[in-house]
Parts: sequence; structure tokens; C-alpha cells
Amino acid sequence: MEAAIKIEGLVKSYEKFSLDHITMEVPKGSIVGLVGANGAGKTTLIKCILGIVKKDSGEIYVDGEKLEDKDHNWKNQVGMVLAESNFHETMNALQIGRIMENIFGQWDAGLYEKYLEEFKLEPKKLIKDYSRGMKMKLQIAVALSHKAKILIFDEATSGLDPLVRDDLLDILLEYIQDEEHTVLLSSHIISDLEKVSDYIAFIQNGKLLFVENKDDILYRYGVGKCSKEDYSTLDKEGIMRLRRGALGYEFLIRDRQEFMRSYPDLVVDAPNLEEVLLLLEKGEVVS
Ligand SMILES: Nc1ncnc2c1ncn2[C@@H]1O[C@H](COP(=O)(O)OP(=O)(O)OP(=O)(O)O)[C@@H](O)[C@H]1O
Repeated sequence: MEAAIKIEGLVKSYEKFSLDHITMEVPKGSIVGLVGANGAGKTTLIKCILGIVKKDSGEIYVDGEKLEDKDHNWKNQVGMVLAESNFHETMNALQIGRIMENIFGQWDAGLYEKYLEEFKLEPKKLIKDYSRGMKMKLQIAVALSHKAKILIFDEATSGLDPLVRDDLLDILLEYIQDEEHTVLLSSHIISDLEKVSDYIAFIQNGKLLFVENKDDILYRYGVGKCSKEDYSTLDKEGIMRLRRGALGYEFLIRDRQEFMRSYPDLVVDAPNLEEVLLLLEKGEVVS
């Protein structure tokens, strides 16, 4: 599978934090959801990919070409939404649109207008009078209006109301229908990522735990529940994480089908993505 973004052994260290040898690919034509707790390193990774933050070592390829070798306006191919908006507070959306028209050769003014309307953004209202969600929507409208080949959204859905979030997810799903388009999206709203992602990349303390096909994750893992006594009799090889509760034990199972064959009388649920990630993040490591 061709990679829109390829990362090899990426290291970026701050005084108290390191992105630790991240190696992963974002396949062309897919949506990759980036997850991890606060401070795990998602924004740092995204900023390294965008060249906003300078990496210490490792390689990043976008569209098959090393970041260092790209011509200076390569980012025109990328629609980006970052947590902090950089728009001039004393401008309005119409003026922003005119500036973007000069920056992006492929700017689509009609599409931008359509998104302003869809996102209910008043074109003449000053940015300083926008709410946080409105500023986010403006960034998204810009990112979607210059025919970018890759969208990189950092926490873009978090300030949005559920209806707009849902619309945005539909827009992203439509965007990748053309198999040349790719999306890398970080979010704490796991249900959003579950809805749209083809792959999930999970970062913990600067390390990449896995990049896996979302359907495989949902099909393969299981969550078992039983008493402390019953748990003590189980073979721990197939169990990845454990949470001990007052009412019993809950554990993440590596292969749900196999486990159910071995223990047909135990309660084993098919978890959603959030349950899997929570157990991976907060459970005791078993095997
Ligand atoms: N410029 C910087 N100088 C020093 N430390 C930094 C800098 N930028 C980020 N960090 C540290 O790097 C770590 C990772 O931060 P990052 O913003 O990448 O995490 P994140 O996964 O995006 O978190 P969140 O979900 O809270 O947005 C944090 O411990 C943060 O304090």
C-alpha cells in the first residue's frame, strides 16, 4: 500500500518528554486516527510532520519525498487544523478568504463560501468575536477549500457541537472517496475516530504502541468480566490488561474468539474502541 506519510525512527526530545523512535505509515486513501492521553505526544508528532517543530532524528516522507527535500510551498498540499488558530483577530472570514486566495493556487472561493454557510459562520463578523468552536470551524473551512491532498487535523472536533462534528465526519468520509486523499486526525473523542478511521495509531508516553486496522481491533479484542476467584483460574497468556474493581475483575483479551472457545461459560463482550483504549491505557499489564 502506498504511504501518503511515512515516518521512520522519529525522535524529538524536550527536557521532560521524548517522542521515542516512532515508525509508522499513513496509507494513501485512508483515515488514520491518532489517539493517546494528554501529553502522549500527538501534537508533537503532527508538528514534526508539518515541519513546525524540528525533529532530532529519523525521517519523515510525505508523498514519497523526504521533508527536507520538499520545495518550500509543499504545505499548500496539506489542509491543516491545529489546536491554536493563527488567524488575525481583527479580520473577518471574508478577508481571510481573500488572503487564502493569494496563498493557495487551487483556492476554491465557492467551496469556502459553502462551508462558511454550512458551519453557520458569519462572513463579516470579526474573528475576535468568534467562539472557540467558530474559530475551529473557520480553520476547517479553510483546510477544506484549497484542494489539499492530505488533511492533518489536531483535535479539530473537540470544540464542536455534536451536529457539526457529525457533519465534519461525513465530509471527511466523502473526502477520502477519491483514493488520492488522506486524513490524519487526532482526537480525544474516540467515538468520532471509531466512526471514520480505517486505522488507529495509539501513542503512550511518546511511544507508538500500535497502528492497527480499526476493524481488526474491534473484531479481535474482547473484554472479560468475572470474580477475583474465577480470574485466578484463567490462563493469563491471552490476557493483556486487568482492572480490579470492587465488584469484580475486568480484563482485555487478546483474541476474543479463542478465549471464548477456552472459557465458554465466562462473560466476554465485544468492546468498542474506547473500552479497548481505556483498558490499554489504565489497566495493569498482564501479558
Ligand atoms: N515546546 C515545548 N517545550 C517543552 N516541552 C514541550 C513543548 N511542546 C510540548 N512539550 C511537552 O511534550 C509532551 C507532549 O505534548 P503534546 O502536546 O505533543 O501532547 P498531546 O498528546 O498532543 O497532548 P494533548 O492531548 O493534551 O493535546 C508534553 O509533556 C508537553 O509538555
